[in-house]
Amino acid sequence: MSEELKKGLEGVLVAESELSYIDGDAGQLIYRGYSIDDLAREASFEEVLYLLWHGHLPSSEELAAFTDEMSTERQLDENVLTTVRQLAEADENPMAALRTAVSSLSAYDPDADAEPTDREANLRKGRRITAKIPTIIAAFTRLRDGNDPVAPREDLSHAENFLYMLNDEEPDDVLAETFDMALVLHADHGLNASTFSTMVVSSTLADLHSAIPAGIGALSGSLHGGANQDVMEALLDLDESGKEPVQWVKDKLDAGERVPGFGHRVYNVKDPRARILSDKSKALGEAAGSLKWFEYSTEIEEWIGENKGLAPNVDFYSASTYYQMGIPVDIYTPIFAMSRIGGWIAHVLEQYDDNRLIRPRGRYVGPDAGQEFTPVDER
Ligand SMILES: CC(=O)SCCNC(=O)CCNC(=O)[C@H](O)C(C)(C)COP(=O)(O)OP(=O)(O)OC[C@H]1O[C@@H](n2cnc3c(N)ncnc32)[C@H](O)[C@@H]1OP(=O)(O)O
Ligand SMILES: O=C([O-])CC(=O)C(=O)O
Repeated sequence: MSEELKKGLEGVLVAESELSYIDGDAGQLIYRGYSIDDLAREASFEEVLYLLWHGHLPSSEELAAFTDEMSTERQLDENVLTTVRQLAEADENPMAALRTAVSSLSAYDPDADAEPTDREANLRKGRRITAKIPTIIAAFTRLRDGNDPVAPREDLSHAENFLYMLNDEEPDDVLAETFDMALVLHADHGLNASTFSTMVVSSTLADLHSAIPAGIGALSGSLHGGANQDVMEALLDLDESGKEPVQWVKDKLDAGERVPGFGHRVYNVKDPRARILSDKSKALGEAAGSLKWFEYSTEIEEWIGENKGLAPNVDFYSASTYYQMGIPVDIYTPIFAMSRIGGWIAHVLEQYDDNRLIRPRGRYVGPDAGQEFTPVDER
């Protein structure tokens, strides 16, 4: 047994997966052999979900059937909506609200009592959870802002329907396509911390409804998905400060802080998703007649790259993209979950198919054995 300590499990190989491959030096990401650039440009989020869960790109018939199955599952049970309403009234954090509401879905899922490893039941459960997450996020956001929830529509795509429920208005083509592409880009990314969390839970043979809230919890942290919200808050802080972007970054680093949206455990170069999203951020700025957010971002990117050797990750440019789409800043991470649910489910399915309990070990560095026990009233 190796005694080498791998803090953060860095570089440790723990599973085989057919889902996504990352070349951290070349800045390349593929899902089941397809490059993220091609998928972002050509495929819808529904096609990518099908690819991840079923192993191949769907034919038109397969896609139509899959899209129908998903879109009919968008409604929430009245009790789940009541839970969402209560969480909004309590001013719950959006990721915590999503975690709680998703956990409650099992109570109303007809397959809740199926064997945890039943693949067909898991595909049905997965479709239901994936279809309902946008409804939960949109209803929560509207309710806490004092608006009534907007019921989902079955005739819109996953991306269109979310923006429609959020704004009570059908999105134009640019917004719908940009959002769909953002969902495609975030759908899977190897054994990132939230995906690994879902794998650990499912490796105990706990069910899908137990694994997914673990993924949401892990994604919420500022070192992982929570960074997209932090990035936008940082850009807003820079704007308010009136400082030049470079000065603002220097001050932040001098204060011992990290710059959200930079650095990555796997990429040593610019994250390919950030490359695609930076183009989108620029295009939205041009359409709106102001490149302010894009220019702040590129100036920071250039300086940090040259002076710290750090490159932007996916969260850096999704932030200004979502901001220019008018999406509230504190639901950027729930939106990440809306997409990553695709990868979580796919990895849980792989885990069940070839399961071994995930259980590493820690090196004990506490007091030696043989400590003398003293009864509580003598201490
Ligand atoms: C979807 C995603 O999850 S993408 C990641 C989103 N998270 C963020 O953007 C948060 C900011 N980034 C970070 O904190 C890190 O880069 C992580 C957590 C993503 C990766 O961390 P690790 O692989 O553990 O790298 P580690 O934390 O050891 O950093 C290596 C060095 O780079 C520095 N560094 C890494 N990221 C940053 C950053 N964003 N700002 C400033 N310095 C940084 C560290 O201080 C460290 O320097 P040191 O060796 O002099 O101490
Ligand atoms: O892979 C990681 O560690 C983080 C990441 O970029 C993701 O989950 O998309």
